[in-house]
Amino acid sequence: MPSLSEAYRAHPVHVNHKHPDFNSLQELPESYTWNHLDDHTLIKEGTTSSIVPVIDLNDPNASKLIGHACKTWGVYQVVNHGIPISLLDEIQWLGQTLFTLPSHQKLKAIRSPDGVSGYGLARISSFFPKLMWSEGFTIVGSPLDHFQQLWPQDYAKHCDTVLQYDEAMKKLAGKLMWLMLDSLGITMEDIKWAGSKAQFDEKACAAMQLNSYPSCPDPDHAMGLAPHTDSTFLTILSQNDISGLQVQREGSGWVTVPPLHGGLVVNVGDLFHILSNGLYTSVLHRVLVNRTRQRFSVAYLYGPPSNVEICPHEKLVGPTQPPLYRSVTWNEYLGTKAKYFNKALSSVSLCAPINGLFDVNDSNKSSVQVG
Ligand SMILES: O=C(O)CCC(=O)C(=O)O
Ligand SMILES: [Fe+2]
Repeated sequence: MPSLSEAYRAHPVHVNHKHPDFNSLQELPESYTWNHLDDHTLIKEGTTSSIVPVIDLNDPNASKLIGHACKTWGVYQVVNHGIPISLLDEIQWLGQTLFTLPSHQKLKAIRSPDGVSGYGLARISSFFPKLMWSEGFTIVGSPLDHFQQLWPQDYAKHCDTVLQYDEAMKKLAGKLMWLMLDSLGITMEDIKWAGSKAQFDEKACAAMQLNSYPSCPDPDHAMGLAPHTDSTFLTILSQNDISGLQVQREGSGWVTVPPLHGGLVVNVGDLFHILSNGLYTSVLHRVLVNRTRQRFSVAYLYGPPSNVEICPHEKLVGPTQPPLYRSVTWNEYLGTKAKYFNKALSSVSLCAPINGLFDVNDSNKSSVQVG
């Protein structure tokens, strides 16, 4: 079975890693200036329709509430999720420590052109004419080699934090996935490739993405991370206390996901959108930056074993509900995403082919995007 890093490697990224020292820039360079940020669509915050649902995992109705949130928003926040706040603080601290290293030090751990792990610009950069006001560090598998470069003395304790976070997140992501499936009336027996719960937890694939959004001299014209959906089943995001993440909601526009101390944001990704036959929406999201405070986030990107075929579940299709998507593996979908980016879902749609999207089976070309 190809591992997730092999799957990413099969679809290499071509990002031009010109790494600025953000802190030294007093003005927003032209290459970072986004002239048409469509904020007029932003709805008034504070109205009930604009609040991303917050779900208590101890609530006996959690699965139902999650299902409703996935259907109406494609995103929710969870509390009482069982991850110790101290571990969330530790991973945030790790990101902060990493991104505040001097540029020359960070560049020692730069993502290689055919690699997936390491320091670099957002992988989605190649799809936009302007640069994003952010830096990232991707971890697939062990971060040991890169961490030894970054912290010749202290690497072991940072590796240990990543390992602990990975274990805790994998458990939580599995739990959330089964709650989401349960809300659709799908049980473990209905998912043939899952095996037992323990087997599935072992086989599921994941990547970790540390993000930093430095303070910005002209935030109204800068973009931290451009609009995208994640290619995952689901993504669990831990953000520090600085807001910036926004999700798009039909009829409302961009809505801020407010930081909630100890809370975690959960996004529905493209693969779950496919599996649910479009009932649960893969959420379009972006990140804005601000003038005074640096924002950090950690995204845990979670999906099935990379060679398992994902298709609309048979329980959700029938004579009146035809399957809306063809089946894809995560491996193949990464190639599709690399080619079509935000049109990747449409490109595997069975009912609404988009003009100009041909040859979707040819997934070995071009650049790729993580999430
Ligand atoms: O920083 C955030 O809030 C979002 C990050 C994100 O969307 C990603 O890493 O895919
Ligand atoms: Fe994302």
